[in-house]
Amino acid sequence: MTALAIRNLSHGFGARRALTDVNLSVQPGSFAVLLGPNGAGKTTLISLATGLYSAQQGDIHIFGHSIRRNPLPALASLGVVFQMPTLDLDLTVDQNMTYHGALHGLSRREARERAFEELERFGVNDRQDDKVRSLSGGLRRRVEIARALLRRPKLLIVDEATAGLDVAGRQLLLTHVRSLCRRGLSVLWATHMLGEVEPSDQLIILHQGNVRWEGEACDFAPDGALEAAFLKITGRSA
Ligand SMILES: Nc1ncnc2c1ncn2[C@@H]1O[C@H](COP(=O)(O)OP(=O)(O)OP(=O)(O)O)[C@@H](O)[C@H]1O
Repeated sequence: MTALAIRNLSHGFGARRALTDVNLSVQPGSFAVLLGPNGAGKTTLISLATGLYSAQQGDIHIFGHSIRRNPLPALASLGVVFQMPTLDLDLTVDQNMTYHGALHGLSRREARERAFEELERFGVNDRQDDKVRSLSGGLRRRVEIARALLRRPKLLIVDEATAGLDVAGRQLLLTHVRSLCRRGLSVLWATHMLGEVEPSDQLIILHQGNVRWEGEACDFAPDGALEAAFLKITGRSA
């Protein structure tokens, strides 16, 4: 079953069209990059897919459940990391994790066990008792993704999680999340950074609220010249 299916999605803010007749799919276990320049509509699409807004037209299905008609089972399969960091800087990593777990109905013990497991996977379990404020930007983002995985989602949506990170921090985060796909997680990774795309990724190019291209990244730029191919489609650099 398709992890994320978006059909005929349109949305605007007043007279401004943010998305027009968008169709796309994310297959189970795939790492899908939603690539688009600033203002392409990535955050609007993610806001609709996570139920923050209701789409003016079209529908979104997560593992077969419509966000519009069946929001609870649809959202139960979903983990999300928003563009703006949402960790509480004055709480420790552990407190952030267990608080989030409690919000999602996990017992304290269950939340702590899962938190340890996820933080270990992301190489930050030695910082569990530190306040988030003392962590680097890269570590905070890893904690945020680990927190989104606490409720064991089947689909993870990440909106520009690497903003502000250096090259090494970006690569580390991407490597971690790609390794989760190999364990079966489906990921929609929104970015405007061409350097985050790998040839085996599923690539969705969004520009001015339209999907301009969807397929395997290696087919988009068979000669490896991703930037030139992207410029041709969008008329601007990402
Ligand atoms: N709350 C809002 N009110 C009015 N216009 C909005 C609102 N949110 C987004 N827009 C407009 O919708 C369009 C798409 O914006 P969106 O934030 O979804 O793009 P984006 O691809 O996420 O951009 P970025 O990479 O800069 O985050 C833009 O023209 C933006 O100005």
